[in-house]
Amino acid sequence: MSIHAILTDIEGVVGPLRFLEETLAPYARERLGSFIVAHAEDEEIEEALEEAGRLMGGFSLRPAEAEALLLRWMKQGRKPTPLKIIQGRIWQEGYQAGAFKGEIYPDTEPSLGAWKAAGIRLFTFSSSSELAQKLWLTSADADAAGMFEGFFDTRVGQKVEEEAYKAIVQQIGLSPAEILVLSENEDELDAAKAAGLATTRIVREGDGGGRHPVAADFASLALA
Ligand SMILES: CSCCC(=O)C(=O)COP(=O)(O)O
Ligand SMILES: [Mg+2]
Repeated sequence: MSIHAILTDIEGVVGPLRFLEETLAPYARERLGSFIVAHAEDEEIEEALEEAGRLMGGFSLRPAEAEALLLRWMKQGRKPTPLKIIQGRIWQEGYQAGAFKGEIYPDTEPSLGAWKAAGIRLFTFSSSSELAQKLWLTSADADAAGMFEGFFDTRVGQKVEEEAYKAIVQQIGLSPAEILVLSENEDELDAAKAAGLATTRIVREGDGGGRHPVAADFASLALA
């Protein structure tokens, strides 16, 4: 069956892993505490903190407890939605202040453009919030965000869960095998494959091999 949509990961695939590790994550880590205090009356942040408390068994979190919890989740590499919502809002302030600009690989925008011109529908699926995704993609030198029809995040589920891909398939409205998932992470691709989607591992850094077809970058990806 031929591919009619691409669902791509962002960090490690569209742009470099080091942008999160070296720039975004430290920026959020240093500001979590003050951001929570300053945005206590902000509805979205209030809801995210309530959700964080629910995930911990129904606690109402004081600001210092919320900061400690979110820092712990970051350290553990966990990506619950409330953390990703709050990180996205902190990064928005950083982008707006000109503290950094999103970085995308040079082949990203031309490849997205070629796929789009060939009639392939383009979507993202990232652990980061929809806002964080758009900020990364639009603040780069190229406007890659404008290429995408939709942005999926952890509100549909975690990227290592088969159910998340089933929910995305429903929303896109194609059959699973017509959707190609691109990620650098084999566990994410395993979940996508279990839901019936086509997969390719993008190995921009590190070695190839593994359980899925591999491409070195977008430019060398051959679509059936
Ligand atoms: C796109 S904003 C920063 C990335 C991020 O927060 C993250 O959790 C990694 O996301 P991925 O695109 O690899 O799911
Ligand atoms: Mg990734």
